Amino acid sequence: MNEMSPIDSLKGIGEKTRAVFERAGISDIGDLLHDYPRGYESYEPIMPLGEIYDKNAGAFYGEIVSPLNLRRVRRLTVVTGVIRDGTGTIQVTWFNMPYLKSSLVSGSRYVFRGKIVRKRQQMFLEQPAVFRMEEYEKLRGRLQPVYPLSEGLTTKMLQKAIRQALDEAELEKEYLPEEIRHKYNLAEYNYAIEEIHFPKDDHSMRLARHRLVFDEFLLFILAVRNLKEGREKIRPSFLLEKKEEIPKIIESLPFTLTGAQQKVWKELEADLTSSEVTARLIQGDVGSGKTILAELALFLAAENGCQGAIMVPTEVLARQHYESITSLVESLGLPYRTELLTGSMTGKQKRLACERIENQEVDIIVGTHALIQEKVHYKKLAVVITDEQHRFGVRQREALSQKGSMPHTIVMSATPIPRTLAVILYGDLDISIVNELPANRLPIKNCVVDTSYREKAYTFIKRQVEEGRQAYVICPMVEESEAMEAENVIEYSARLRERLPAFIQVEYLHGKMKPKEKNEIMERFLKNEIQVLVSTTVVEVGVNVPNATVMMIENAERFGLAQLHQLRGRVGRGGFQSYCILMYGNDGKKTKERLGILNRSNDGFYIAEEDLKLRGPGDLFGIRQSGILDFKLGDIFQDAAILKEASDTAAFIMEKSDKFLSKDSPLFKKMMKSTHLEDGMLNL
Ligand SMILES: Nc1ncnc2c1ncn2[C@@H]1O[C@H](COP(=O)(O)OP(=O)(O)OP(=O)(O)O)[C@@H](O)[C@H]1O
Repeated sequence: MNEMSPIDSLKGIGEKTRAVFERAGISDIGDLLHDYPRGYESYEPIMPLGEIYDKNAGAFYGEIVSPLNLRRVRRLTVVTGVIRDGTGTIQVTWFNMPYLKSSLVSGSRYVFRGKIVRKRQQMFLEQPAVFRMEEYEKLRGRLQPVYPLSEGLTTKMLQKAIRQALDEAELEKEYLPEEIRHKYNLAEYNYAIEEIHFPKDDHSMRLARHRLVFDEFLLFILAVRNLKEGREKIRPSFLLEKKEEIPKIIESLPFTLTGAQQKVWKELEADLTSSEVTARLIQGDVGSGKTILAELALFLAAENGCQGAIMVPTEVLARQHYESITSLVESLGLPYRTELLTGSMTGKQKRLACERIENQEVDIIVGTHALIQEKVHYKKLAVVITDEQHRFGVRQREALSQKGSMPHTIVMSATPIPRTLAVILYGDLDISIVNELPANRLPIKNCVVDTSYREKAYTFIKRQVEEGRQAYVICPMVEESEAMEAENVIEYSARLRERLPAFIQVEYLHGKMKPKEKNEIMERFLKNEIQVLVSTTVVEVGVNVPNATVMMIENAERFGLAQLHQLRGRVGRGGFQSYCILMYGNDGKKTKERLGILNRSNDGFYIAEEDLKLRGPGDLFGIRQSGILDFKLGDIFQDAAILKEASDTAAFIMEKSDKFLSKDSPLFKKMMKSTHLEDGMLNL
């Protein structure tokens, strides 16, 4: 077994579990080992139950007094029981873990570890973890990894699988040259992988993290520099010419391009019509109008008799872009033929779409991952645009690039990175920044409030709807362990429907719905057949419904600031005054301070920087940070010092590339393969 072996080479992973892992993006051992913990816990000594009452949390060794009860409450299963030790007795509740009823034996003793909740004068132990004594003893004294939750995949399952993989799989060999490891005091690769998952102590965890963050940055920078060098010598497969039609299209758009849009289009047009392959990153804050730039690039390809494709991360976005392009093409009377290709289309629809693409009966293709399935054979694919780069893996982007042999590539990103950091990351890679919002925009009005404001918020939403507007309400995802706390999307929308007058159509959207259902809901929302959309964060990226003016976010404290900024970016996209209501469920000082940043500013760059200041460098509230650019561990702000080291190292390596980057060197191979970088722009 090695890092390339499929995940089911591990014992105990059958077809069903494999599917669960795959849904979380883990299909081989390498993916598994690079699925780093989001933080660590240390297990405290066992205490008498009596003491835990005072501390509100902890671990004790208790006996299950009588057989456990199992019942259903709406969509939840609830197991309850009573546990005691010599010092006290307590009621216990588990949600959605029905199997405990048969696996825990009444009269036996276990270690229970959890929090005490007080409800109606009574104390409960809610959702405690259960261990056998020997098991708990083993866990004590070491940091225990906690993994990001994804549906059906628990920390325990991941720990077990990773332990087995570390014990049995042959890990990758060290690929960093010795002299570089020494210069920056970097731990060895194998050590780092072991210690990031199961650290001996805090110190070794930090060493491991340093090494892995360094690798993420170095491989990324090397890949970008290497490709940038390579690409200057490459001619595009299809030479595009400037076309008179394009300025005419710009003239007849329903709006005037902002100065920033005009500037970026000039840069893009010059790129696309040059004799070198374009590799350009277009950055712009939420709602700055990047889409029209992508559309113009696609039109230019079409005018030149070539194909252009845009690939986006979700079905909803694919449809939205497709409709935006098609209606623009129709309203301007342009001759371009457009095609949609997504996973949820029927086999027949897909086959027909592929045939049209292959026969060059279409010019502009919009789609999801379906665009890179083997069955698609492009004809004269000259321009490839990927939207929201961070949602795509390197492999996927490479695959799309290869389809058109050497198309121009444009990547669009709404992730705000200050210029100085962008230069370190991308070197002199071409970056365009759309740093201006359309003139018709009014700044979003924000408020940060507690839940006592909820009724007022509903009344406010009602008034907005009466004025013809629409609203989003975001509830956090229901997580297994927090079933009672989290607002459930379905129940929430049922309650909201009762609360609001009947003429207001309330619907919901969540990640578990089928793409077709999601599309339907989004389309109805776009047509204003739905006025209030209750949703999880699936609406986060790129959704564009300019008539929506209210974004109400429940449990705002649970989201990262960057994510909240993205969510808020769903409103304020048209000429109407828009509002963002950030409602928090716990009113810690930190919460208010964090949300206050959003309250003060609508500027993504400012928010990213303030967020960092507030967190402070040593603040490991998770070892995986804000997820900017989706480096798995690295955070370009927090780890700016490592980023600098990696950047210097990359320059050193490039200078001596004959020595370090020959085609058969381990570092070169690793760089080419560094698919664990969710963000890579490797196809640029
Ligand atoms: N110059 C402009 N003047 C007025 N409206 C514009 C202009 N450019 C774009 N728009 C409109 O602004 C809205 C947002 O644009 P777009 O969807 O391109 O944003 P974006 O940059 O992709 O943002 P996000 O990253 O949030 O998806 C759209 O409805 C678009 O039609």
